[in-house]
Amino acid sequence: MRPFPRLLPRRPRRPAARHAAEHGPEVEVSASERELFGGQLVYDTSWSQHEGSRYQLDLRTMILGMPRLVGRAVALAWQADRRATACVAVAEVVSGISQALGLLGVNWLLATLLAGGEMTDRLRDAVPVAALLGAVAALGALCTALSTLAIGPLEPKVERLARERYLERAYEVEMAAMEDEDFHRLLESAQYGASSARSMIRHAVSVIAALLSLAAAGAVLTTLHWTLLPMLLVIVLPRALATLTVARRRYRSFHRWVQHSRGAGMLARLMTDTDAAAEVRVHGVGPFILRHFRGMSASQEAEQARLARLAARTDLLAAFCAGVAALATYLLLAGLLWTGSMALAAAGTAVLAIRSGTANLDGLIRQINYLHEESLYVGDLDRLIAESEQHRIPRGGAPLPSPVRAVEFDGVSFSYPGGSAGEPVLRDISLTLPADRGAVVALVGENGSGKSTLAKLLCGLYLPGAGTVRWNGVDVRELDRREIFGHCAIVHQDHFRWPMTARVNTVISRTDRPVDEALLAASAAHAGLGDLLSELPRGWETLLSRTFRGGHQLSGGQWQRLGIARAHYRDAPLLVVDEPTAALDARAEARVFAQIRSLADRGRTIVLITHRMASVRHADVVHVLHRGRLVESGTPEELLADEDGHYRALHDLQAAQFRPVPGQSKERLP
Ligand SMILES: Nc1ncnc2c1ncn2[C@@H]1O[C@H](COP(=O)(O)OP(=O)(O)OP(=O)(O)O)[C@@H](O)[C@H]1O
Repeated sequence: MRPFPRLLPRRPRRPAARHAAEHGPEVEVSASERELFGGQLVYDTSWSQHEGSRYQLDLRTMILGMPRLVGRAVALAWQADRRATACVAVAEVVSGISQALGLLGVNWLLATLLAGGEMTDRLRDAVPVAALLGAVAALGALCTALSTLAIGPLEPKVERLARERYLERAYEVEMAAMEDEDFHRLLESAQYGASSARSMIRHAVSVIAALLSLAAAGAVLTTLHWTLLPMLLVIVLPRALATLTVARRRYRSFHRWVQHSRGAGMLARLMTDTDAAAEVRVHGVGPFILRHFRGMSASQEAEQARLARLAARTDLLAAFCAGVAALATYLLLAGLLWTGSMALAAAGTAVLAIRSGTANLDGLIRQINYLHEESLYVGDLDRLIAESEQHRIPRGGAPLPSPVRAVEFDGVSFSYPGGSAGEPVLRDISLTLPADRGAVVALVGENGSGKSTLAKLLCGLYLPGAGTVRWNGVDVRELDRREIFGHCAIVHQDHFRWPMTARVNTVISRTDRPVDEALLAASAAHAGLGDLLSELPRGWETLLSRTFRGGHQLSGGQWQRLGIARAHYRDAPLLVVDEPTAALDARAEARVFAQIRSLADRGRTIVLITHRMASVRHADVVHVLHRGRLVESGTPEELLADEDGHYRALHDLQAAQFRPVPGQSKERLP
């Protein structure tokens, strides 16, 4: 038979439009993004990699993955506190059983009340049943309270243990690992593992409780009539699917819009940024940013409205399906009553069981999804702990020779992990640092020539890629690195500013022994802190951070003095001073160099890294680095004598800056 001719053309399907309605429009780069950022912002943060994955699961993955997720949470809790974990487990199981018993008790009660005979007799018979029901309810409540009581301290304990493991790994790994991009990303993302471990406990307990209540309802329904269990599943399924559909839609939307909404968030933060505050006002940047913020927010509001419309539609459809399934169940119950296969009391209990079994369904699915997301961060923490083993600074090793006479670099080359495609920063360096007679050893050279890197190798922060560093002839790889650290002190130009008191900022370099007040006073005098301490509102006890109330902020130069005091307080035989005076005024600078000299005269070895050639003249020996190579070594006088040398060239360039500019006379100045 010929097909009936089509009179009307087939209505064109609009896959693009339907796709857009379901999945949302493709996120276009908005005019604001193009104008402000040159295109769409793509954040490159490790912490965000699992964000939103809670919406990702489908029904199959969720059901199959649930035992593993719950098991992981239980294992975390077990490691933290076995008693509390056992207590929660028993309390939750007993609470689930009491729910099932409660439903059976209701059945019994209804059966007693609906039985034939005098009402007074029936009421009298019901009293012990009601009492039993009350006891079961009390047991359930008691178990819930017990579970709450045990979870309270268990959650923070799990978090603390996970965080401690994280922090230990963070400070026990090699500096090179901290520089390694992949490892550092893992370190960043694993930091959320501890709070996620805590959240997993909470979510797992909710999942277990909801599952037990579903199981209790299922078990009771099965005892009432076997057909009721599949009916419960038929009621549950549409709501479960709807919740997952809405969640997955959010997941897709989140991944499309996350960059856009972060961009808007960044604009909002810029408006309140202290550093930007002056320009926001004087240059009138406020209205400009606000306009773009409004534009970027409007498109997100439209996206939220679209998601809400779809969620309402899906929920309505699910409610309709669940309603039809419930109606079918009630018809089935009516049929069972009609045929006498079920007593009226059992039917009443079935209605109650269905209601209690489905009550926590949305919550159950949400909690499983949260468990899934949190488990990804805990997985990062597990991975970090495993990987950090390979990067751990080795424990033990040969003790540091005493006294240390010399540290020798022999053909040392070094590249930073991942830095400039592995280009060596130091190449074939051979030099010897005297360490037993007090000396100032200066390292000079242009920016990036490798001076600071060499100093870090000296302190054992990095190991050479090729060649060896030897302490009294013993390879640094064989030595106990913690002893090498203990032998060194470092003053950086940008030493760390601890958001603590001035006292802690000084004594923090030697926390392995009680505070030595005499040494603290000597360190303050050495760094010229006297005036500063008398100006600080609470002297040594002044909190040095503006983040906290009563905190005080120091100037760059004042911080630098504090850094010098800190290094002095460490009281180590080898002192590395890396651009110690960059933020100091001329008087303070001269003082610091005189102090450095006096320390050397008293037997310390000072490795001085500086661009101030005038200060280098205090050194006993100078090593000149150029593009990672050691190009000259000698006393300042010897090096100055070489007219074609690097040292001489650097020296002359700086000296020229102090000569009067030709043609510029003092008379021209006002
Ligand atoms: N953590 C790092 N990761 C990758 N490369 C680095 C790192 N630190 C320094 N570098 C690179 O190593 C080279 C030497 O740097 P280093 O800081 O040792 O030089 P420097 O002589 O002390 O410089 P400056 O006088 O500017 O302080 C530079 O090219 C620098 O970019």
